[in-house]
Amino acid sequence: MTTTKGAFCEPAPAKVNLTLHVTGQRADGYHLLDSLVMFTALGDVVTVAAAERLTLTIDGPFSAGLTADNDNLVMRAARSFGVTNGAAITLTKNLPVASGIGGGSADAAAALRALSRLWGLPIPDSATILKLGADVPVCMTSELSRMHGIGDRIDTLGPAPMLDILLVNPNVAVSTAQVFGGLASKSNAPMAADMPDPRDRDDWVTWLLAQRNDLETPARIAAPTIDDVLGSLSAQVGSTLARMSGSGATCFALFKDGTSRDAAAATLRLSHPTWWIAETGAAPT
Ligand SMILES: C[C@@](CO)(OP(=O)(O)O)[C@H](O)COP(=O)(O)OP(=O)(O)OC[C@H]1O[C@@H](n2ccc(N)nc2=O)[C@H](O)[C@@H]1O
Ligand SMILES: Nc1ncnc2c1ncn2[C@@H]1O[C@H](COP(=O)(O)OP(=O)(O)O)[C@@H](O)[C@H]1O
Repeated sequence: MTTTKGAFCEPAPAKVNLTLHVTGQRADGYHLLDSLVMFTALGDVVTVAAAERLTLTIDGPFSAGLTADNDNLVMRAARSFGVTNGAAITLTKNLPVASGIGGGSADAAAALRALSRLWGLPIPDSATILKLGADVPVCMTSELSRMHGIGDRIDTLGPAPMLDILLVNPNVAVSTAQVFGGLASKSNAPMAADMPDPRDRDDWVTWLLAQRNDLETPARIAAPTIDDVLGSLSAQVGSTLARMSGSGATCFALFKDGTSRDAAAATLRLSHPTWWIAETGAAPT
């Protein structure tokens, strides 16, 4: 959070599901998850300033994909305080929309944090936060977290390790509900219980390789270009793990160092000029 003359500026870091195991389904249709989540230095930014009326302005490279109406998750987050206070909110949209890296959820979480400061009100309770979206609870923290339930049970694991990450989205939006609906099995094994110390990068990546994202198969059926993204990321020199995040279509790769990550980004920008490609690392905590 930074403060400038009464305005509060909150980062809304992108979420990466390093693993995503779907372990069951509730009677209401929501799926039970076991997911290791980290946040990146790359993200949207939410700025709030005192104003008479509640307004939202959206700028940034992905602003065209959104409308600044009452359905925007930032406005829904503002209304969830249950008051009629005013605020001039600006959302700088750097993340592709509906892309499995939780941009909307991160925006909602950042708006809650910023407006709580501006209005001097407590953050709404956990049930209210969950109603904004299953990913919003985890986005209230920027720490490495193990997420259970439908996204409502969060175990924080401390700062994420320093990783060299490449995010790639083929500019295809996939529907989260459709991808969950395409799962062949709703009841899959959870993550291995014991995780090596994430600061021991090599052991940890070896452990991650033995885990899964169960949504990858239905997402690849919905958007076959994900195969190309994963294949391209795996083929890069220095790539140690390539996987899809969330319900896609954004995929990530972990690299052995920043030099190989940056070289891979340059190669992919030449071979796939329409893809969104972003070099990043863990969010500061
Ligand atoms: C899949 C995940 C993994 O982190 O990420 P994304 O792909 O969205 O980034 C999340 O669970 C998504 O969270 P979020 O995008 O907030 O979901 P919501 O708006 O609450 O739900 C959208 C739809 O996804 C399905 N859904 C979502 C969460 C869950 N645990 N089970 C589900 O079945 C439901 O069909 C729901 O109608
Ligand atoms: N501020 C916002 N940013 C992104 N998406 C938003 C926002 N407000 C509402 N949405 C809607 O939320 C849905 C999920 O978006 P997003 O969080 O970007 O993707 P995902 O859940 O795949 O990570 C999209 O259909 C989008 O139209």
